[in-house]
Amino acid sequence: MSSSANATRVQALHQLINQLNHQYYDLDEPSVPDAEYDRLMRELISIETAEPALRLLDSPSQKVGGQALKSFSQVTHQVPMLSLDNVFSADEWQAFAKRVKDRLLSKSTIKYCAEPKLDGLAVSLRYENGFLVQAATRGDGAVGENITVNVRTIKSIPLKLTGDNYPDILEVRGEVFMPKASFNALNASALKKGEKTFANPRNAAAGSLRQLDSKVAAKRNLAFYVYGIGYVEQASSQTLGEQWLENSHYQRLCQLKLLGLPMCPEVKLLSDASEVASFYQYIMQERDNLSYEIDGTVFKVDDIALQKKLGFVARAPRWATAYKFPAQEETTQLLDVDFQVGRTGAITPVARLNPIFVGGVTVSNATLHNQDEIERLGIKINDFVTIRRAGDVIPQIVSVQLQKRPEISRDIVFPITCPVCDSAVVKAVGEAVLRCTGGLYCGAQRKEAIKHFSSRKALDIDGLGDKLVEQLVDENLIKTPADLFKLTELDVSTMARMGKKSADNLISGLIKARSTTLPKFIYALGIREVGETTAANLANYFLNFSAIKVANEENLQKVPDVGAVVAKNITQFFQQDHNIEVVSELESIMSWPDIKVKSAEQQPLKDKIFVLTGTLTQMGRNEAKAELQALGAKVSGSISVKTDFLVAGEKAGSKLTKAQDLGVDILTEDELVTLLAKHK
Ligand SMILES: NC(=O)c1ccc[n+]([C@@H]2O[C@H](COP(=O)([O-])OP(=O)(O)OC[C@H]3O[C@@H](n4cnc5c(N)ncnc54)[C@H](O)[C@@H]3O)[C@@H](O)[C@H]2O)c1
Ligand SMILES: [Zn+2]
Repeated sequence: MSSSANATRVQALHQLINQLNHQYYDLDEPSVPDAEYDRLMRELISIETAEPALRLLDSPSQKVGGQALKSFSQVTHQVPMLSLDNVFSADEWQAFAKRVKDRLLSKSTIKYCAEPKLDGLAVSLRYENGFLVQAATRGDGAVGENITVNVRTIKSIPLKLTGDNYPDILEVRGEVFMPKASFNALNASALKKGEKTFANPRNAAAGSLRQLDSKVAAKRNLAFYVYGIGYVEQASSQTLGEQWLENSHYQRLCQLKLLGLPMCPEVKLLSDASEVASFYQYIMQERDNLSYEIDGTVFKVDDIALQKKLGFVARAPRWATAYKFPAQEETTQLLDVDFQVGRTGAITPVARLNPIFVGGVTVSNATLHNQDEIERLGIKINDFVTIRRAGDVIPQIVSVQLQKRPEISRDIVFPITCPVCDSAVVKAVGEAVLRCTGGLYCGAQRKEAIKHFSSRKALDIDGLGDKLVEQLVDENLIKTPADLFKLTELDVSTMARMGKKSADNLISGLIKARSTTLPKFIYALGIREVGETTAANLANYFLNFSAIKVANEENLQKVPDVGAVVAKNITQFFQQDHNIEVVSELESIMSWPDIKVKSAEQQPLKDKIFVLTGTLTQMGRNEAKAELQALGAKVSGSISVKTDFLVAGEKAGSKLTKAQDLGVDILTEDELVTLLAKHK
């Protein structure tokens, strides 16, 4: 680049980085991932290094980011609070360690204090005569915000130091952070209330500490680890204050720990720079197990005398560096959205992303879950998004970078028919997901539909287990439940791993399954939310299958147990052309007797009102209800003077007392079983 091009770029970078700093430090709402910010900062530094004349005094590379918000009173730090330089690779670490040695003209080994890089925000705590008198944020390094009231609510920060061996004035520095569990709980509750969520624990901690209402801060469960000393003073002389301190950074932290200031348990003293790599690896491996978020490690020259020799540059000490982990968040573009149909017919939007290396792998897809999630994110095709992949967790789209929205962005349109089988797609009341209604035919739902069809409570096909269903579908021998009955001995015997005996078994099982009952057949179709009881109720009400197929929602709702949702599921199922095809094939192959209208003597409990209470142990409540209804009884939910019988199972409560008060006849479960058996 020519010098003038460099100058233009530097100007653009200043503007961009300042804008990002404002969003990150002042608003606690970053708009791009850290990795992107870090790249911009590195680009700026590399131009400034190549052409020092372009390194202006007000360059973001020369400043500590952030500024004190006017809503808090300001604190001028007695000793500035600096940032840290950072390295991202073993080579960069080696270069840092070499610079330190060269500067110190040292031939011997150099001890390093190794610490996790806590992902929170820096605070300075001032103790006078052992009492916490002031707490401040870093701000721009020189002036921070007075957040004493909020810091006092953090349980792990002592309001009074332990013991009496401390200087008159002690200013310590450390990180306030939000443990992962608190962060997850906070975001979950915000999501539930439809409030804004925090991008990460760092922003959540910063946002909580800068609450104007300390009651809110108190609820946020923040924590603190101390990582350094800012200033000490003894009334008589300043040197005495310094004398109190050990000459090792690590020992100083231990000193502070004795005073009751929490120290991160992972901090370790390394005897030489060569131990850095294994500490870094160890912490990276432990990262997911730690209760708090970290984004790397920090290495500090341990000897305070050496630290003093090395000194500072504009925004960071020369004696320490952060050695950061590879990014878990990155920016990429949403190229398109595909719709996948799950095995139960749920339709999931899947983001097709411009492939991006994040969290150690290349990611090109991410689930968008459902329509609600798409609305929450406000995402459009061609948008730039922040994608996160942490640990083994599947990649997530965290947010849309609205300021980068291209003109060609377009809305995500959900399909109105299933992308696999073309059947209608519906969204049930109270559900976030869309579903395909072609249950019997849909290629995506095929295996589940056939497994259900042949399961024990449905047609109970001997010799046909789940594994075999999968094999039959995989080998393309069947596509729908009706195809099962077209299997020949030859088809089956040519299948891999299929012995003659199993083949015979299956064929005879299929022959047997052709005759069934109406309730079992209805249940076997696998209509959403039509379980065994509902299937039996439908059969008893409509008496034959043809009537059920054409029933409208209104009539369906007359059936016990069938509400609006189930009625809709049933009509939608029977409206799909593909389902109709499969069903009529099944009707031509299979047979079952119609249910006979029961004559008066077959309905011996006609118009008797039953109430069931307590736990029944010999049959389910729904089963008891269906059997009673088959005999003409009505089953009600509450006791009244009109109730004829109360069936009291185990642990029957208030209904039993009420029935006794009203003089209602009471049956035990055994008596009910006997009654039902008598009329079968
Ligand atoms: N996404 C964005 O838009 C955006 C904007 C600004 C900054 N950032 C992020 O913030 C970084 C710069 O922020 P910064 O100046 O606060 O520096 P930093 O977070 O990279 O490092 C300095 C800070 O580390 C913290 N720290 C954690 N553990 C520590 C330990 N053991 N010892 C000492 N300090 C420890 C302290 O708070 C200290 O102030 C960037 O690299 C970027 O990742 C992102
Ligand atoms: Zn489908």
